[in-house]
Amino acid sequence: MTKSNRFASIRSTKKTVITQPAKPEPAVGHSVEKEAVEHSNKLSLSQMGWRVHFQHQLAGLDFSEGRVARISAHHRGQYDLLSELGETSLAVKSDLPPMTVGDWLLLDEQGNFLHLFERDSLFSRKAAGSKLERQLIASNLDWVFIVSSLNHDFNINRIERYLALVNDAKVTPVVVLTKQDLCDDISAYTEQLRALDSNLLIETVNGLDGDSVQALKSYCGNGKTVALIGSSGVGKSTLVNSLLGQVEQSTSGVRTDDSKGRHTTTGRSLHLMPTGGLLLDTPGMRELQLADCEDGVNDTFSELVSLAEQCRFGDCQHQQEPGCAVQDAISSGSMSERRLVSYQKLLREQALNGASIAEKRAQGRSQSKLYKRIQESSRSNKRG
Ligand SMILES: Nc1nc2c(ncn2[C@@H]2O[C@H](COP(=O)(O)OP(=O)(O)OP(=O)(O)O)[C@@H](O)[C@H]2O)c(=O)[nH]1
Ligand SMILES: [Zn+2]
Repeated sequence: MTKSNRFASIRSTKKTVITQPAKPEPAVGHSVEKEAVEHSNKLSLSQMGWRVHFQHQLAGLDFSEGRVARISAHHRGQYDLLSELGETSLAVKSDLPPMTVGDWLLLDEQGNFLHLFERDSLFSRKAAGSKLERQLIASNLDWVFIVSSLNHDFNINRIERYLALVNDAKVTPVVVLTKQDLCDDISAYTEQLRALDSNLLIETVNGLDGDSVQALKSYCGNGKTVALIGSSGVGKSTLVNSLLGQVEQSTSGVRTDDSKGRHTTTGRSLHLMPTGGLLLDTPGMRELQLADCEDGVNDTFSELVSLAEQCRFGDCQHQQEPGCAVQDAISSGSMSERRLVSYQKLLREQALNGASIAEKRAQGRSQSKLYKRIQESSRSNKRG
């Protein structure tokens, strides 16, 4: 294949037609489901979220042929992939780099792995159990909806924590306030958010009302990848259902709905919304904890960080030190004390969570030394 026609399939401008019903279909019979699988599983690259960032990387790659694919689910032994040719899969093997839902890959003509594209955003967390490495959660997102409800559950400190996480992953956060139908004074909440950052994107919705959720439409357009985070009971599942429509428009065309009225799919994590965007919903995203994300905390408190640069002492703790620009701002009322307390708490918390990986290693080492000492002393006891 010559250089000029390499990646011909990738550069093809031919639009693959996707049969996406304007209105969600009612109950899904077997034959309808089969038809949907045959027709709706081919998306164009832009519908899958491909963008210039990846196209630039592609131009610099030294492979003579190949096609790109995006990971739509990660099972124990296999990745599910979306490509212009439809759905495929790739077996998880030890010689593959660590990969996650949202990643873009280059495959050869036989579907073998060739290359992992550099991500433009990534969520990861400390791996659970005894594993010491980081677990990848999701990548290449356009927006993350930080979901919070407009009632007593609203907690500005918790929202700051989520902002730190999202900023650390290099994704643009949108605070989505649910249960607007139950709230008489929405501005009391939005003002608190505006005080954090006057440019913060804030939307209010009634998650139960599909029309109200249209307020989020502009974030969910063609090829935009969106995920949700937020604590329990704030209305994430309700919002997911409203965003996907009454009957889920899954990328595979496989539609299932469990008895609780929640949309479940056969382990798939990327779901096509009627608006053309992709909703990335995994348990991992929902369980995210603040860990090891100093950059994200600093981004979230950028006004405080720039003030701190003006403190007289480089290691100022912003307590009673003379010449502390942060304390000056608090005294003059231009910054709240709550903000400083929250900043220091989040920095400590993320450091603690991040350090526990190193601590676990140290614990492991000292434990094996202890066992060794016990073995040696029992041997010498036997001998002696
Ligand atoms: N009135 C009103 N109720 C809502 C709204 N959004 C969600 N609810 C209700 O709030 C409750 C919790 O909503 P869920 O969608 O299950 O919340 P969740 O965030 O997914 O909760 P977890 O599954 O525990 O993480 C349910 O009873 C919903 O019907 C809303 O905008 N308005
Ligand atoms: Zn200071």
